[in-house]
Amino acid sequence: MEEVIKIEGGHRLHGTVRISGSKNSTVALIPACVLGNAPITIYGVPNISDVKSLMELLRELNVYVEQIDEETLYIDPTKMNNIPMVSNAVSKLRASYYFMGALLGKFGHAEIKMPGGCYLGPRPIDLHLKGFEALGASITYENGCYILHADELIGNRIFLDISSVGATINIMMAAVYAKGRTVIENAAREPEIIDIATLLNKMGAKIHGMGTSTLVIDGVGELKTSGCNHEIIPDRIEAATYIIMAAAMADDMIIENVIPQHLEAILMKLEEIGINMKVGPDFVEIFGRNQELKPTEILTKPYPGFATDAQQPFTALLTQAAGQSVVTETIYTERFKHCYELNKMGADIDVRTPSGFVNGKTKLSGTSVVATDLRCGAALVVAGLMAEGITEIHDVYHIDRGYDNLDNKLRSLGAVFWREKVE
Ligand SMILES: CC(=O)N[C@H]1[C@@H](OP(=O)(O)OP(=O)(O)OC[C@H]2O[C@@H](n3ccc(=O)[nH]c3=O)[C@H](O)[C@@H]2O)O[C@H](CO)[C@@H](O)[C@@H]1O
Ligand SMILES: C=C(OP(=O)(O)O)C(=O)O
Repeated sequence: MEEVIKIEGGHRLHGTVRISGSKNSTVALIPACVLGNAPITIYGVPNISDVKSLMELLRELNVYVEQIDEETLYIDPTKMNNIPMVSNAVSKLRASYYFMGALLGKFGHAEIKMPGGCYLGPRPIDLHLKGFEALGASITYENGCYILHADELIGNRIFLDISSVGATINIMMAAVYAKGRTVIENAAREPEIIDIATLLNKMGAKIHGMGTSTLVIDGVGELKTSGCNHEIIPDRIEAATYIIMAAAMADDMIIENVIPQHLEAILMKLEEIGINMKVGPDFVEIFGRNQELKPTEILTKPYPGFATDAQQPFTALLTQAAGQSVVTETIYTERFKHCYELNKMGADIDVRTPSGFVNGKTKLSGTSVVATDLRCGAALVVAGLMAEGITEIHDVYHIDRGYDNLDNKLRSLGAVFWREKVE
């Protein structure tokens, strides 16, 4: 039996939705907690399967982890063991690779198998490995497992060929204890990186320049032995998804607990296609539209550009714009599987990698579709809300990796949304 999501489309949305803590921050903050030797309390933890997988991994390392309440995790690494990380949980998510940087930094040794995460085309980790090598680590790959070792890590100047989020965070974690100064040039500038560096600094690390493309880490001999607390930033991709849903189906809807500055590229695109909105200090209110949506061009870029993770749900909305929109992927040139699923629902999207040509406006009809990856799932939920009839979404475990409490949030907004077991 498989659990599927079912959506009866055509119901208008209204009300207020509260955005949860950022998935991409949380999944790096949790591994970051093991770098020190003091307990850490993290607030605003989203209830998503990636967090469950990371809790499983922490327990395998004998790190004490307790869920204090729905959104709060207490993590105490004082009794942790550095054992090879080869369990199934490693391949359930992308972010398990952050244990490479954390364990190498703390113990000078890490053994871990290849991470999982959404397949969006090839996702190499060569830049992470080159960064570790530049700090003095030796790396071998045996029986599907990376073995990283360093008797001593020494700070170095590292230039990232691509401003990779994962490589920036991983190298930053490994460099926390490295002797001397590490400088990461062409570092990624995503808000989640600032969030991780902020926690690491509370723990006693010396990191400067976060949010810029030059990240400086001055190695410290030890981190603080007193614990600390950290509140995770709101999830800008979850926020973008609900804002897009509102643009698609709401006459008036408030998306709260957001940092609007993190959403600028997306909000400006929505305004450009004809969505009316009010942006407050920590909320976005969408008033729908009083005219046909206009087509547009989207080019995904590293932050502060248009986020690739928001591209897929935005593409679903563009099926309703009158005319041809062009969506070009510069991060993951193969991130277009959602287009084939949307076409099953009646969309007309011609994929010619690295672009999707979205010919609108098309009527969408509910049918059986597959969430081939997390944000494909988000795109199908957006489409399902707009479609006539019932949409049945398969492989929903992808969606559950990244959307906290999706069912209740959507139902409280007026969506007709449920799960069912099917053969
Ligand atoms: C857990 C997490 O935070 N995931 C996010 C993170 O993924 P992730 O950190 O994996 O993405 P990266 O920023 O590293 O990837 C950016 C690009 O660099 C390439 N690359 C990356 C590393 C490397 O060693 N070699 C290499 O070639 C990738 O294939 C991709 O084309 O950023 C992506 C881009 O914003 C988002 O889609 C993901 O949601
Ligand atoms: C691609 C994503 O996540 P991950 O890197 O965890 O696979 C995503 O959040 O859209």
